[in-house]
Amino acid sequence: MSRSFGVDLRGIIELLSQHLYSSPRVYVRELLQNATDAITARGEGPARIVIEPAEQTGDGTLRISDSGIGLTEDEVHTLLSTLGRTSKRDELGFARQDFLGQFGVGLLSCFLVADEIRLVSRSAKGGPAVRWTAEGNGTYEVVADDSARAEIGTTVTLVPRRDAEHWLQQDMVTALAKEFGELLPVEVLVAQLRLTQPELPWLRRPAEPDGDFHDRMSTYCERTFGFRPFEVLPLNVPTVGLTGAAFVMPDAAHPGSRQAHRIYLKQMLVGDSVEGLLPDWAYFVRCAVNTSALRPTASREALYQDETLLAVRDELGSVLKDWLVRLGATEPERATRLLGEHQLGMKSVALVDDELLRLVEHWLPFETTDGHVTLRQFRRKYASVLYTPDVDEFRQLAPVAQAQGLGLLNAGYAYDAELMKRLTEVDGAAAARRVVPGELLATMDNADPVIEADLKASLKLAGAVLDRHDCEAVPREFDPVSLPALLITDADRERVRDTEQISEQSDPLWAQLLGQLSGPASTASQQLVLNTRNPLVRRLSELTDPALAELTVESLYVHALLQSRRPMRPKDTAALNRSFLDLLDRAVRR
Ligand SMILES: Nc1ncnc2c1ncn2[C@@H]1O[C@H](COP(=O)(O)OP(=O)(O)OP(=O)(O)O)[C@@H](O)[C@H]1O
Repeated sequence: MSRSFGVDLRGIIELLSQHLYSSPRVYVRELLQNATDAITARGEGPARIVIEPAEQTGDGTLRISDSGIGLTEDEVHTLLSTLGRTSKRDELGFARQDFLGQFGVGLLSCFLVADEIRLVSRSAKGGPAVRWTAEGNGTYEVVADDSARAEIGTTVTLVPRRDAEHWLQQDMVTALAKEFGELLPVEVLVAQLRLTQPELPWLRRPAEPDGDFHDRMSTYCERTFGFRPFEVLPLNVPTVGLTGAAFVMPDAAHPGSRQAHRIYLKQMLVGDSVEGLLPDWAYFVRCAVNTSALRPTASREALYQDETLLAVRDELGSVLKDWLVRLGATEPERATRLLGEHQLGMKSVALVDDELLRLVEHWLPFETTDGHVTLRQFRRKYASVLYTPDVDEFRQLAPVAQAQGLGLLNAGYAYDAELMKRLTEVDGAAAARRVVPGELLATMDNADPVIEADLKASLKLAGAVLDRHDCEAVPREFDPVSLPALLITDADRERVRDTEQISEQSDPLWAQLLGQLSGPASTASQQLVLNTRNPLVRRLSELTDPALAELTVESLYVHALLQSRRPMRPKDTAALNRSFLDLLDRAVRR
């Protein structure tokens, strides 16, 4: 024999109060929702809900009356007295489009604040008026009483629990009814005061000028979210009956911060910190929307993550993206200001969100040898992005790279180097490549053999000065002429890596060139590339005085080291002092 589950009402109420709803405050929403649904179901007559808080009733109870369809005695038995039973679902189990309720448990939330719920109703379908009284212990009574109520509709009375009296008082009820029900399409009165407003705040009024609309929206945003928006974007997705506005935050928000959107379902507030309406990358935007087709979770405090929500999220994401791209094109100054605030966050999210990666590529400026340009512009010019992951290295290499016609990007700021790696994961290994300093050597011309020979002679004259710094000299001709020497560190290790990397990624000629550079003869960890076009270096090649040659070579080394902005070791500082003071001494002696 099959049997039905028994239900312990007290256990269910505890479950609801402690686990389904986040606070007893939702009882006002559930009552408003039932009353609104009843008015919708009736479809005629006055659309009005009257709430009398404890101060009005005078006996500590709260009364809420509606002009809705009402309930017959039979309906009271089947709908009100059976948990999970609802009049708002069709046989397929889907919530009927027009109603707010769908689970058949909402009325129970009244037990969070009440010991007893009394309902008096007269149905539009006819029959006598009916009284239903339910206790928190799980018992109820139904009595047909035609004198209980003359008009069609329903009145619910809540008798407060001990210590829950304040939930039924005027200030509290007014605040809650306004918060949840302000935009409902019916008239809601609390203590005779009308709380509902006739229009959705983000809809443009007839013939309202742009400026007025924008001001009104900014004020709304400030009141609702606590900031004056950088931009207000109207939202409209007719397929899910969604209207609303997106507000772009003017100041940096943390990318990990929770999205907090204000969402209304059929004009009833779901919550003011609902997540999931926008893609993760849009963490710096807050929305206020009303929709008729998204589904709430049973607690009605969040949105159900279904395919409709995903589609809406995509659609709203593209609205924002289009705006971002438009802003970059039409108002670059404003775009830069916005970026200044949000670019760190955008970059961090772009590492895990390919859509945002494209946006970042499209219009975030990067420091490059071509000035501040977007990655897209840079990639258009140089098929592969050559970058350095270190700001100092960029400063050192940029003038040389620029003079050789090599495009170099500074990926030394937060997230930039990781973004370059992500780019190679998404677009293939050739999309971006870390520059190896030796690569620049390969782009430089060999020195004039005569000058090179003279220079080598002077270097010999200078003795072991470069050996002391574990450095070897490499004469080359390169631009800019004003730069006498370039220091390339860790040459040995770099060279081996250079050769491997470049033979994998570049044309064979370069690989061959680098192969020559990394010959077995060089063992020093640094290379001082001397620019034989530079007048000082040329003069060095003419020196005959060993002391002066030594001083000049050491000074060139120290200057190149300073240029490279690498940390100075004690022996470097000693060399700096020595060469500076010796030069001074010579200058003064003359
Ligand atoms: N004021 C009212 N007027 C007419 N019928 C009502 C009223 N309040 C409740 N009912 C009836 O009682 C049923 C159960 O209400 P309850 O609030 O528990 O669930 P629901 O509104 O159907 O769904 P949800 O749990 O999503 O709120 C409703 O489906 C409705 O038929």
